[in-house]
Amino acid sequence: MAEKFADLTLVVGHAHNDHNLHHNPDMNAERIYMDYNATTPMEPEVIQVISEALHEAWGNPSSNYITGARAKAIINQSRQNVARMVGGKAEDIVFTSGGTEANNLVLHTAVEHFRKSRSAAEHSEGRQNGCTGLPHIVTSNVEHDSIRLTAKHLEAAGKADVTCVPVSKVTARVEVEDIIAAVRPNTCLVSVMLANNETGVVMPIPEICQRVKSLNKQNERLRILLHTDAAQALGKIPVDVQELGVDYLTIVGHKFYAPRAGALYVNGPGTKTPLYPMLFGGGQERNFRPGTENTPMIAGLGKAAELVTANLSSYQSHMLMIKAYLEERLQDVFRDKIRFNSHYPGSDVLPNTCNVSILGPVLQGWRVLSNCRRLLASVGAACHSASGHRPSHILLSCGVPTEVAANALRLSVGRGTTKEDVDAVVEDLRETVELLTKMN
Ligand SMILES: Cc1ncc(COP(=O)(O)O)c(C=O)c1O
Repeated sequence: MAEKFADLTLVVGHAHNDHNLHHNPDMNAERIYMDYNATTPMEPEVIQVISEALHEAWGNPSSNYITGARAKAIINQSRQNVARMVGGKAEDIVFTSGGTEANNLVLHTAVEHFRKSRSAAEHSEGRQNGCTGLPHIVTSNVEHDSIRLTAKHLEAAGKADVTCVPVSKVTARVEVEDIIAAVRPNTCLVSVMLANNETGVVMPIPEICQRVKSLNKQNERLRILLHTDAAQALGKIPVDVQELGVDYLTIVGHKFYAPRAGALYVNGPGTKTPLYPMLFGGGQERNFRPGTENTPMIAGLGKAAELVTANLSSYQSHMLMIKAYLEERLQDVFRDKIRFNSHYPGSDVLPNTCNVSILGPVLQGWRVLSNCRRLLASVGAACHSASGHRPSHILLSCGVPTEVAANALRLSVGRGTTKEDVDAVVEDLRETVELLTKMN
């Protein structure tokens, strides 16, 4: 799906100037987008539904007359669609602005719940056992910043202790035994992402949940809540909250061809599973997330969820086929000069994610990308694009050597990526690598 990104060309052009270009990419070349882990365009049906909602469902969903009722009905339908996509019930879905908010909500809830539900005796017992008495969060060292920095913030504010369990340098997964070993008497939450945004590696969430639940059963004082951030997994692999066994699951629309809207799945919010609001206001979303609902974006989220439920296996097999072709072509062209940072023995990887380094002293990821004529991709998480040219801490955590990590390109394909796109991107990379190597 080669596209002309008129505005993007300009923006990307500015970014190139910052990098002291060796070679000026052809601004008129058709760009090929391979950064679907950063964000996705909206499906035409999604845009259509949003547009209809903008025209017809502009009423306040809380109003007791027809325009309000129309908006409310759209929100209810979306709630059902989103719930169906993850195998949950409509009443278990709380709409949010996106993934960052959903992740924040979970961490703050776990800490507040621990504080509120423990008796004074339990608090002092917690301290006597060699703990600080603070709630303790277990997470991994490859989480998105909306988990990592929220945990860090809670720790710096003296509200929680945090353990970031390192992923295995062999499998790039966080191993179940390491999570269990990190659990303490005060642990209130285990939060591990379902799939990593840079390597695409799928984490063993069902196994983690099973083991933590049996710890909860063995010790009645423990009530460890279980969360997974499914931002990168939805629309790419099957996601079912029952099979995963989680209490909370983060849903991010703009990664599955929906608009910038999100949701949190909570298994029985406020009844079976605690949920404390971070915002206070007019009672919307049963007070868990007040504020007048963004009906058109929620409508778009619901439509995109419906498409995922109906078409996941065809999306998945298309992306798998395209990724296999991309990896094969890259291997053919670059031979022993290539290393895949998304291949780990025994680990499953998202069907669309290919993280690759082309080896050579002048082939750093940022340099290669800024000299490509057509390829639009990134070296890692989009939110880290301002962090200079340092190699990705996620790849380093997965055991990728520094000089290889420095050359990493994250190529993430989408539902509409074609073999012709792949051929064009591989040719673009071949020319760019040849040019950079010659100029050195
Ligand atoms: C794994 C992961 N979690 C959370 C988020 C944040 O979602 P949002 O952009 O909706 O705040 C992202 C987005 O980049 C992500 O990749």
